[in-house]
Amino acid sequence: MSAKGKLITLEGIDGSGKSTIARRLSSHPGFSDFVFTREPTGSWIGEAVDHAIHSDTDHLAELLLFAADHAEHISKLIRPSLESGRNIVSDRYSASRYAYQGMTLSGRFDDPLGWVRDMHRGWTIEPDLTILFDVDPETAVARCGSRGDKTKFEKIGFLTGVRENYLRLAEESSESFIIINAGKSMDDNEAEVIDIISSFL
Ligand SMILES: Nc1ncnc2c1ncn2[C@@H]1O[C@H](COP(=O)(O)OP(=O)(O)OP(=O)(O)O)[C@@H](O)[C@H]1O
Ligand SMILES: Cc1cn([C@H]2C[C@H](O)[C@@H](COP(=O)(O)O)O2)c(=O)[nH]c1=O
Repeated sequence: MSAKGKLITLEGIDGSGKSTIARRLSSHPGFSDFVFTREPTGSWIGEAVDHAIHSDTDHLAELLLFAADHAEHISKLIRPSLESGRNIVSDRYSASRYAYQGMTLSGRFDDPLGWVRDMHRGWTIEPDLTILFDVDPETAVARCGSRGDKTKFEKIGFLTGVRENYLRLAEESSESFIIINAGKSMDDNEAEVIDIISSFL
């Protein structure tokens, strides 16, 4: 049986620049044998998620849609790719749920981040490495300003809480998280991410 691949996830608030770097890596010759993927996925469940995040869907229902999309992602792409020895870069993964739904569900549970993380236990596949694109929400929202696909999450107050949740996750799982200062230029962010992944592998 071939060696197991590694699962590397890119996380951060909206506008932190993850998708830009994922796109750049996917056309970089050093990453030609990697699988590039994202959450929400392009499956029909991902389309339902997209509907939820552009409407006033109940927050628990929204979490369950995101989690269903994650389960489908794992069974159709993540597990088979890792088992066949492929390395994966995923633009958003489970930590997005812990950080974002850890905010939307505040008031509904005592420790929403912990509750959402617990409901993934026993079936998710943990990333081998998470690169957290850390940037202040003012910069991130300004970057998102001009694009057309805005979600209800792209607000400074909300993203401030999401960022705090991400930093808590990074502190609690410091062995598998690396935080980068994503306030730099795209070229600098790309170079740093390539260095991190190359050293990790
Ligand atoms: N380092 C950067 N400096 C300035 N602008 C940037 C930088 N990185 C990305 N951008 C711009 O910011 C916007 C958001 O970038 P991108 O889509 O990569 O962010 P994201 O973190 O993936 O956001 P989301 O998760 O909401 O999709 C884009 O218009 C992109 O061109
Ligand atoms: C996976 C996931 C995503 N979100 C949020 C984060 C973004 O605001 C949108 C969509 O993501 P994109 O990268 O901008 O396409 O959904 C979330 O709240 N929970 C999640 O699990």
